[in-house]
Amino acid sequence: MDLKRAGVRMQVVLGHLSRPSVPAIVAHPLSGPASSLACSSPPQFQYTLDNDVLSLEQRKFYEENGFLVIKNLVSDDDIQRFRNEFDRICRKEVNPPGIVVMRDVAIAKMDYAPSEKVVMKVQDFQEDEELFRYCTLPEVLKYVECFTGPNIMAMHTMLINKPSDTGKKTSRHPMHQDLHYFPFRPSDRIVCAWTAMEHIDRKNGCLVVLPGTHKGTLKPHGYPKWEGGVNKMYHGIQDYKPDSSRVHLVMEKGDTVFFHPLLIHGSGRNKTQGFRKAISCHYASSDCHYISVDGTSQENIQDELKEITIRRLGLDCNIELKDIWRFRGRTVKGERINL
Ligand SMILES: CCCCCCCCCC(=O)SCCNC(=O)CCNC(=O)[C@H](O)C(C)(C)COP(=O)(O)OP(=O)(O)OC[C@H]1O[C@@H](n2cnc3c(N)ncnc32)[C@H](O)[C@@H]1OP(=O)(O)O
Ligand SMILES: Nc1ncnc2c1ncn2[C@@H]1O[C@H](COP(=O)(O)OP(=O)(O)OP(=O)(O)O)[C@@H](O)[C@H]1O
Ligand SMILES: O=C(O)CCC(=O)C(=O)O
Ligand SMILES: [Fe+2]
Ligand SMILES: [Mg+2]
Repeated sequence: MDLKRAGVRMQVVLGHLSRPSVPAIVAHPLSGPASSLACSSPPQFQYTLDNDVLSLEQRKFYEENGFLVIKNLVSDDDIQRFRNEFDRICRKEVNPPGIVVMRDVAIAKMDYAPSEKVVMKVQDFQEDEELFRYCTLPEVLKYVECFTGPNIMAMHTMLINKPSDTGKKTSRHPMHQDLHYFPFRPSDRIVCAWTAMEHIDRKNGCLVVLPGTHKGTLKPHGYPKWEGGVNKMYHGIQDYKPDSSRVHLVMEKGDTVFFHPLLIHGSGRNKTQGFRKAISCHYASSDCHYISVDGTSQENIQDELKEITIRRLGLDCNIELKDIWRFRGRTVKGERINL
């Protein structure tokens, strides 16, 4: 393992419980030019905002790598509540408006009784009070604010229940950048929070990241050419090189990773017999603005999204993309401005 990767591994284990306290003399120069240490030029931060939540070390880590793992952030009690609610949704005991329940493509056309064993993920749970609690947890928002600032919107929600791979490798999630899905900017004011709902490692398909790739640009995405099939809307980076230096994020229940929407990431097969669960939310500053993706590499996914939305809502007219996002976005802190 080279030094850079070893550094990443070390940082990954730094949690909020073990966070070293930041000496005041280090913290102050970050908050503005009028510092007493103005002669030594203050560090330039682009991806994080001035805050008293992240240690200098954590802040630098996110700036360099595009992600930050906070150990043990979400309680076992809360995770149990999310599990229970997920189970109720899968068994169709509740059906919150707007929710999308998705099966793995390998079993999409089979006729199974509703249960958590046939659902690979639910998304858009903004109207499910119990699951949406995740997006409003103060311990999560405290960190989110370091990236988005004080006006925070929950733009997209998911609970992923990665099934045991059937042998077709469809349980993989190809390497991608989440920004491919988002018609709003600036990207630096968007962040994903992703919480492990159990121990997750390479055996059950952990997140895999390419550190530092958030400093690059949005790459063209499309369906990977996988023999066993690919799940709907699971686009991957087209020129992904399997030899790039990847980091597998081994996480414990409650650990939460915050990552930048340009960070290249994916997840591997689930080689265990169980399901691998994680809950996530993409947040954005409500100061962000919508952009047109016409003529860009994002046009393909947005056309798919429009098509599915029109079919689901049974519309017979066209629909504006930003209205789809306006409709599912929810303010979780501060005020709603542009989004
Ligand atoms: C949206 C933006 C997200 C941004 C988030 C940031 C990063 C996100 C990265 C991702 O997670 S990418 C994946 C985002 N995924 C989605 O948005 C999920 C979209 N899924 C759906 O909308 C529905 O699950 C789907 C339309 C695929 C199926 O809906 P239903 O279960 O209501 O439909 P139905 O059972 O009637 O099936 C409709 C068709 O879809 C097919 N199908 C079902 N599940 C599938 C699957 N998993 N993959 C491929 N096709 C699938 C099914 O076989 C059938 O095909 P046919 O028309 O040929 O009969
Ligand atoms: N040949 C490939 N082409 C494109 N993406 C790949 C390829 N191999 C792996 N990936 C992607 O890399 C990420 C992690 O895969 P990883 O290698 O950890 O899992 P796996 O191949 O399913 O299992 P393992 O390598 O542990 O046996 C996933 O996003 C996966 O889709
Ligand atoms: O949980 C996973 O497997 C990865 C999910 C992911 O990257 C996504 O949905 O954007
Ligand atoms: Fe993703
Ligand atoms: Mg592999």
